[in-house]
Amino acid sequence: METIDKIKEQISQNPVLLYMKGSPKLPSCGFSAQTVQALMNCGEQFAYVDILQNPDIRTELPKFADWPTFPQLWINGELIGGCDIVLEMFQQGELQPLITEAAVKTDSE
Ligand SMILES: N[C@@H](CCC(=O)N[C@@H](CS)C(=O)NCC(=O)O)C(=O)O
Ligand code: FES
Repeated sequence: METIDKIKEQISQNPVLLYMKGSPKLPSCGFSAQTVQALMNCGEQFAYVDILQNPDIRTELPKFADWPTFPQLWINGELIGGCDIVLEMFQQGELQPLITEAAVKTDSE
């Protein structure tokens, strides 16, 4: 499958999706680690893609997303942002409701 189609499929099939370096259990970068921490604090499941294991996605996603770096958090098919934005939203109490709402949608499907 073309990389761009793979990306589109991942984004459409996973309501909460984190593109990151490493895995939630073993993040390979502090930015990814901090973002995972904020997401875990929201208490819902989330999907992830390790871009270090997927160099094609690492190359193509920044162009598609118009966002140059990782991590990237996608919720309901939309790019929310990277580490700075996710942490800021979490601290403002704005991340939790977004995540919970996305998770509720998944449960009722
Ligand atoms: N300020 C950024 C920090 C993330 C960042 O700078 N990521 C870099 C280093 S991990 C990156 O993804 N570079 C491109 C690459 O490694 O492919 C954020 O809020 O997410
Ligand atoms: S891997 Fe070096 S800053 Fe993320």
